[in-house]
Amino acid sequence: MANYTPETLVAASGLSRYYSDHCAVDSLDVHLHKGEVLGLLGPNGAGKSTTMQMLTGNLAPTAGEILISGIDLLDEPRKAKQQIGYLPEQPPVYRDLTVSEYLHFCARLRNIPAKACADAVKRASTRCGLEQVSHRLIGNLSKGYRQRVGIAQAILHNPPVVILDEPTVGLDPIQIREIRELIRELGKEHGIILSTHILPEVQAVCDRVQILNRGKTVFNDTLEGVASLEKVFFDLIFREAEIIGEAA
Ligand SMILES: Nc1ncnc2c1ncn2[C@@H]1O[C@H](COP(=O)(O)OP(=O)(O)OP(=O)(O)O)[C@@H](O)[C@H]1O
Repeated sequence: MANYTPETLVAASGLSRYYSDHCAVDSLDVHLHKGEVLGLLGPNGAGKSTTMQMLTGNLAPTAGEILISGIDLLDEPRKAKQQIGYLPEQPPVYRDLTVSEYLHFCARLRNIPAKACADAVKRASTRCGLEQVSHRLIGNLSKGYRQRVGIAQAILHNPPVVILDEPTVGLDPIQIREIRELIRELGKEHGIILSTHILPEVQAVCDRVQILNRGKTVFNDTLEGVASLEKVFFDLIFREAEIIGEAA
């Protein structure tokens, strides 16, 4: 497979997804390497969420192959999913549990042995800055802290791959800065894919950006040497819109 090395954490090739006859994702390749934060960027409807759901094993691709740490996600979904931590766009948190209760619950769902749960919860809580709120009800936390809880549940089992769908949506500027710092910190130990449509977010936290439009990759490169991601983005998206307009 192209670009595959022992350092490759995610190797998805030829990924497609149709919703009846609408092609949401079209023959997409996605690669993630150790120590890398990859931003999946694109306008609304570009296919980011569909791609994330396929990469996390929550949505079956119509076609394509996905290897997570070399394990085929479609052939061995349980084993491959152990390699992934996922924060969906709506964090799957229970408002009536305390942070500690919820993370213990998630640790058991992740099949972390009972004896190891307390350590796993403590480690994830510390990494996400949740020690001070561990006995508070999730429903009483700020949205920024709820997002931290969502990220903590994603890294409880210390997966090599962490996938974050729109991790800063709805946060205030201070919370946004804090969550971005947390993502950068996590990026040192895990490979991270985050989807967003916020250009400064990509420049703030990502090593590489893959821009999608209409389900296809239109740009895939490191951010080194990209003077203005905004210019790259708008040139690509508008040029394609013009081409489609001319053809119509
Ligand atoms: N369950 C579904 N049924 C039918 N069409 C869908 C479904 N989910 C997504 N789509 C369509 O597939 C395309 C890609 O959607 P997707 O949500 O993956 O894009 P996105 O880049 O995540 O957009 P956004 O930034 O708005 O979340 C869109 O045209 C969308 O309308």
